[in-house]
Amino acid sequence: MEGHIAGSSPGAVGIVGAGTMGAGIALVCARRGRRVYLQDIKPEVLDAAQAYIDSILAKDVAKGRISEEEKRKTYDLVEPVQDMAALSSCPIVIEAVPEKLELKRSVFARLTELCGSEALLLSNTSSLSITELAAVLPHPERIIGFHFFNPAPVMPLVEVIRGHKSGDACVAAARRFAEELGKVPVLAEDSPGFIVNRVARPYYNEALRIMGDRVARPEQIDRIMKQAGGFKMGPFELQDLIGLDVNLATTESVYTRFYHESRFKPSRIQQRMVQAGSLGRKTGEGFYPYDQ
Ligand SMILES: NC(=O)c1ccc[n+]([C@@H]2O[C@H](COP(=O)([O-])OP(=O)(O)OC[C@H]3O[C@@H](n4cnc5c(N)ncnc54)[C@H](O)[C@@H]3O)[C@@H](O)[C@H]2O)c1
Repeated sequence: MEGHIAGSSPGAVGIVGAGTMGAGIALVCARRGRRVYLQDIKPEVLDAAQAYIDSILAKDVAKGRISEEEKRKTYDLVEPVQDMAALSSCPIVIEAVPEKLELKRSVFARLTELCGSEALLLSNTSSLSITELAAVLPHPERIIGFHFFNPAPVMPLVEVIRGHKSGDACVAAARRFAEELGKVPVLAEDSPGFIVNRVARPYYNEALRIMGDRVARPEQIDRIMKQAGGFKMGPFELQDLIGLDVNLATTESVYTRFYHESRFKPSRIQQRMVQAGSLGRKTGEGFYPYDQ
């Protein structure tokens, strides 16, 4: 293990899923000089991820933080790929596909076949159990939760989650990798929603109930939370940023894993909006309209 971990041998990083989180994580890794293989099954998502990375780096140039040359070098470090086989040589792979246990398990099953037996396999899951994810796979000791926050290039925290069979050396390697990326790792035990998403559930759910009870409108609630509560973003702006589908999947997962405790019960308003395809910024409409 030690011979392959970040710091001793800065190999390429593989990322599975190039959506909101995968694209941001790819940029984080490239900014630290890592070669990145960014994989997705949808070519249009890979195009959008490259456009996103280009736009953020262009802002860095405009603000005088990096030169055009540095921008090009960083941009070129991220190689979009559709075939997961391209990740086979990576000593570290980060999975960022949708929040569905069976989907993530199938990704990890394929990764365990493809990658070397010492590769560190990290999951960006927001709420699923690392223990359950790793249980049916060979080498469960190298599967670790590695939870970035949105937007990944900006938010400093990474929750490092230890599953029941996670190996100590792998957990330590994951922490070091987070530090190498300039992030602040926080070790969390494997429980539904870990730390931050568990704390955050009532923030979204209660706001949705207040809206449903017609006590206040989303824009009023957001304004109050920012102006009086000191939050950077209100609960509705945040749902639009995260994606209502992603947020609902996390709430459903936490609710299920807490044996349907009513305090975590998902909101029908959110469910209806997801069914209607009003997912927030990524679809041009959520609680607020967006230019696309
Ligand atoms: N959005 C957030 O704010 C946020 C924050 C932290 C963690 N997360 C977690 O990160 C993960 C990804 O979330 P996201 O918001 O980036 O989702 P997303 O829907 O934006 O992106 C997921 C991507 O995975 C791709 N994908 C699906 N199946 C695949 C497969 N078999 N192989 C390769 N790619 C595949 C999809 O095409 C899509 O582009 C989820 O587990 C989510 O809970 C999300």
